[in-house]
Amino acid sequence: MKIALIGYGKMGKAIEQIALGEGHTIDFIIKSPKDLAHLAPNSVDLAIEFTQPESAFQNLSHCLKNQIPVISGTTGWLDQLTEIETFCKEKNGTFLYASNFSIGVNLFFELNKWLAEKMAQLEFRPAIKEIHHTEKKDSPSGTAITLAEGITASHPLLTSWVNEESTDHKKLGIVSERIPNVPGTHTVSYSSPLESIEITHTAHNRSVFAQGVMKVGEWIHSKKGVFTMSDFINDN
Ligand SMILES: NC(=O)C1=CN([C@@H]2O[C@H](COP(=O)(O)OP(=O)(O)OC[C@H]3O[C@@H](n4cnc5c(N)ncnc54)[C@H](O)[C@@H]3O)[C@@H](O)[C@H]2O)C=CC1
Ligand SMILES: O=C(O)C1=N[C@H](C(=O)O)C[C@H](O)C1
Repeated sequence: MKIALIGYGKMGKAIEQIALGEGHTIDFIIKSPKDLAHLAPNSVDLAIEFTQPESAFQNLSHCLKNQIPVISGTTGWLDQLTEIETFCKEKNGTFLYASNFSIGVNLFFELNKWLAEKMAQLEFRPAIKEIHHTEKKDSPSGTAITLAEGITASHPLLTSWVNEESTDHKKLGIVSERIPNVPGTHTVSYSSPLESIEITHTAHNRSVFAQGVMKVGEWIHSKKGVFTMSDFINDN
């Protein structure tokens, strides 16, 4: 595939390494909004967007306007996701957003929803903790938000989440910790006075996200529509 990388930070570089190793070419590296003009129709087979919350919407709109299939892993811009998905459908384009491209985390999402349903009627209190590197701009992590949505959807009392420890029985607490060089650790726990359960996913290296991105990229680039990681996993 001919690939455009939008964003050339930690993830852009990790994806470049995996993509080149798999025989793809990196035809454009977009480092700022002024470089976007290079991405004209048919310039690449796929654009991969990992930037920052303030930039994702403009980058993705540009790709969709120019009929370039695009996948995004940028977190912290979910308030504009529906608008991008609608725009993709209007343009008959190709788009996938995932808060986390690790296949292990996406299985964790399934397990999380299953466990939340089982726990719904029991006297356990759920909580989420995420740990990331100190350069991370958003908090809580996109992955923690996906986990929280998976729990609140089936819990009879919890209606929303807060980014702190919660003593309010209607609010799910997400605690965020920042420690140098941690690629991403997420824990969902359920506690009662007599027992507790914890499920943790630990990313040992950013390559786990980059490998997921390339698998999804190969699968999606010749399809049309708005897709999710569940679509990818169910089709593979
Ligand atoms: N979905 C997933 O699996 C993963 C998502 N992420 C998310 O990806 C995003 C990027 O993460 P990192 O690469 O670690 O961050 P980073 O800070 O190392 O890199 C971001 C890069 O984007 C560049 N950038 C900012 N605005 C831009 C624009 N308008 N056009 C082009 N480049 C622009 C910055 O200069 C920087 O080089 C974050 O939102 C992070 O949360 C990170 C890892 C995995
Ligand atoms: O910023 C990161 O590094 C990560 N961001 C994603 C998130 O916000 O969940 C995915 C992963 O945890 C790494």
